[in-house]
Amino acid sequence: MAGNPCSMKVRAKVKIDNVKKVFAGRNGETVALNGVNFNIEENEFICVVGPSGCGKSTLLNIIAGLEEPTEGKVYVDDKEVKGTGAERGVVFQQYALFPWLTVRKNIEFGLKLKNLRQDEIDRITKRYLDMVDLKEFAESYPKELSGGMKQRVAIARAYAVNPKVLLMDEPFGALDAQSRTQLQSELLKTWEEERKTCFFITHDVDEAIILAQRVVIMSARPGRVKEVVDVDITYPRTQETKMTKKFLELKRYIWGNVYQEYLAVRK
Ligand SMILES: Nc1ncnc2c1ncn2[C@@H]1O[C@H](COP(=O)(O)OP(=O)(O)OP(=O)(O)O)[C@@H](O)[C@H]1O
Repeated sequence: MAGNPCSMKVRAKVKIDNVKKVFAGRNGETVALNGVNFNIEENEFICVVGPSGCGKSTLLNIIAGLEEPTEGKVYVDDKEVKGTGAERGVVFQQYALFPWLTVRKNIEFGLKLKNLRQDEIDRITKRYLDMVDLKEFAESYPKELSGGMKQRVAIARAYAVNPKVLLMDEPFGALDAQSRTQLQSELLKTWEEERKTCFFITHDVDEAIILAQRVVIMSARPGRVKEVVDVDITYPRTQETKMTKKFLELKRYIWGNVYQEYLAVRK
């Protein structure tokens, strides 16, 4: 499964160097991650799959700077990650919108923190409202939106501040199948246009293959990288891509691999 013509190996944007994470809890220590090593190339879309509890969110939180590694380091553009930073945008499964702000104001929020001029803020906000097809809901409040629409606002908000790296923790995990498929298509289209460096966690192998240039399979806890699979399917990709022979071969391979880890957890 090597030799991917899609992954333009420019340079490592994110370096994960021998990361270990141990949590101290009431029932003793939990080694969530141990010896995690890999690079995310600039402009690359990486999806991470693995059994529940293998440390996917912990790894994302460490890259985001929300958690510190017990051992090892993470670098973005060769600079060690120490805490959160505007160059890393995060989208979580729960929408995390400000309920008291309209859709427009939610998207504007991060732009205002950057002290941009109002006409610049208006231009960027319009662009990302268009991108997620929510122009008509610009003055609505989050409680007036469906789950899928809220997640589109969260994605627009993350994109608007133009982070170098977008970290997404099961962003479509709480959505129904139809909204999920629609958002995958929107995210694909956006990535094909802007090629932002993306690190995307999912439980859904189909979702991982349709989006990613490389799929990282993590082993059962303590999580480490079990295998990195190149998805040698050219872009643009559509939902029809999921019916192709190549896609189904990859799905069988990755799913079988993840299932072995799932069985290891249950032993
Ligand atoms: N703050 C914490 N304190 C103690 N243990 C934690 C903490 N955060 C995570 N863990 C433990 O670390 C391990 C990895 O958790 P993590 O949430 O990263 O896994 P995951 O692969 O994202 O799981 P899932 O797919 O179910 O979301 C789990 O055993 C979890 O209980």
